[in-house]
Amino acid sequence: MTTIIDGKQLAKALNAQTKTRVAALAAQGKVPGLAVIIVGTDPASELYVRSKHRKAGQLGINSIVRQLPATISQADLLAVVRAYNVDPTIHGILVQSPLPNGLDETAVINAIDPGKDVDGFHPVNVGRLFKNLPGHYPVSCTPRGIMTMLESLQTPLRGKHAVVVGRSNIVGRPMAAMLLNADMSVTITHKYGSNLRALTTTADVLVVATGVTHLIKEADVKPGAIVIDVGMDRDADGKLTGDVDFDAVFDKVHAISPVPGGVGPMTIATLMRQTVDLCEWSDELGNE
Ligand SMILES: Nc1nc2c(c(=O)[nH]1)N[C@@H](CN(C=O)c1ccc(C(=O)N[C@@H](CCC(=O)O)C(=O)O)cc1)CN2
Repeated sequence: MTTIIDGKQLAKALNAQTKTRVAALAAQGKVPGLAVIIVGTDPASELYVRSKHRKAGQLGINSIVRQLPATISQADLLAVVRAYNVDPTIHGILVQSPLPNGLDETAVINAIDPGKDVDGFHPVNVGRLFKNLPGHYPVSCTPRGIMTMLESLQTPLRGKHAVVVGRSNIVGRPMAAMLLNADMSVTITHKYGSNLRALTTTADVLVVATGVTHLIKEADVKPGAIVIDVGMDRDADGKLTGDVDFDAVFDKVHAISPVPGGVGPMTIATLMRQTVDLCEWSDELGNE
């Protein structure tokens, strides 16, 4: 029987743990602080930022949303980031992606103090992940959430083959590093890969993050595979759907994450977890 990897339920459990940790910090007089910077008025970004702010409030995290006009200059945006870098009440800083055209997202991410880089996008933290360094550092929330989803299945990953379809800095690349660090053999490809099927049908774990609606069909998956759908696409009726044709592959696979209700809620729960991680590590990271 196929298991649906219920991101909403897993996120609920993770958020409950995070809330307990926030209470323990409160007993020491510490409140985790999260600064969310959003530039412009992209409706999807506004929705995600609202969800982050609401969830932080529910868990006892002090969240500040700083919405800036799309016309802001690069220098002014960098100044906002730098002010949060030296604010002792803020443990995690994130800049909602994508930024409006004309702003240099790489430079903005590089300006975040790596010890407050709650999204794990700073090259110092990306480098630590790719080198599989020990110690405390943040990593990208979507793939970290996916690792939690995979752990929930209690299926050994070591030695198995993972295929990641997608090479973004937010999902594909860090996902491949995390699966490699979990002792899997990893193939990374993308929507332009020729003969994708020849790769995807060898995947014990298939992670798809391309933005191409229903790219993955029944013939693209290995029987018994674990399939994680990171797509956030709209079908012809405007309904939210994924990169995987869920109904078509369902009977063939061991486990699959749905869209909505899969990776999305886990991304936000992992962000909350990581904000609390950064608060707990703040003495060690030199942020207090
Ligand atoms: N700075 C960042 N920017 C972006 C990130 C990120 O991790 N950091 N990821 C995505 C957007 N994102 C969070 O920011 C995100 C996307 C989707 C969801 C989610 O819960 N989706 C729901 C459906 C929501 C809907 O109805 O539209 C689901 O899958 O069930 C959460 C977070 C890009 N930018």
